Amino acid sequence: MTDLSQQIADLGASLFARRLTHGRTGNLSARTGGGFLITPGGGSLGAVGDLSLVSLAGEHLDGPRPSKEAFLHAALYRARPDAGAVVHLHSTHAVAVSCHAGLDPDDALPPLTAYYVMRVGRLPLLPYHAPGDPALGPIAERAARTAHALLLANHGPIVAGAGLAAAADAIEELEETARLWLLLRERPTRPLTPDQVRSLS
Ligand SMILES: O=C(O)[C@@H](O)C(=O)COP(=O)(O)O
Ligand SMILES: [Zn+2]
Repeated sequence: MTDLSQQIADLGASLFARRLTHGRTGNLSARTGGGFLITPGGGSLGAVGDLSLVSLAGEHLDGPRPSKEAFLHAALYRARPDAGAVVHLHSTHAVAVSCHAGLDPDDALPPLTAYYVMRVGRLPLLPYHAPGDPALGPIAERAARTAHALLLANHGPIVAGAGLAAAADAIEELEETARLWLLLRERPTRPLTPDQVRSLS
């Protein structure tokens, strides 16, 4: 295994062990040369073996059959030339938020804490598409030009980062903030003000 493959396998094992995704859900990728290495379709992030190589155009170049979401990862890499990794999970609280009625599609969660603003920022909600539906590709690519974290309606989060650690940090912060938001649903809540948010960027 190369260093990068080992890092993807280690991150998958860590996320799975902490139940940030379950069963055979979720997929991870990291940019390499003109494309990216991605977890294969139908596997568990708890036991990542050989990886698939996919081009930025979304073509399968080498290795096992890639994740059905490889086209989405490709869309995020194209939209964000600074992105070195992409993580998609079915983390419970973020998925719960993604099923809520009445979310703001431009920014699904309020800025509850400074850490959330710094790690996640704006969170566009993308309309529901079945997993693997390539029609979501152009929508995700457009949204990812101005936000590195996206919430797929009735599905879950997908986040790009400078590298695997940054993408994992951001998606974990998103999961914890989703949990806080659900905990606070019935209570009067005071998110950060626009000035407080601005002072963090
Ligand atoms: O929700 C789904 O089916 C996919 O988005 C997913 O999480 C796992 O699919 P593969 O990466 O193709 O295993
Ligand atoms: Zn999924």
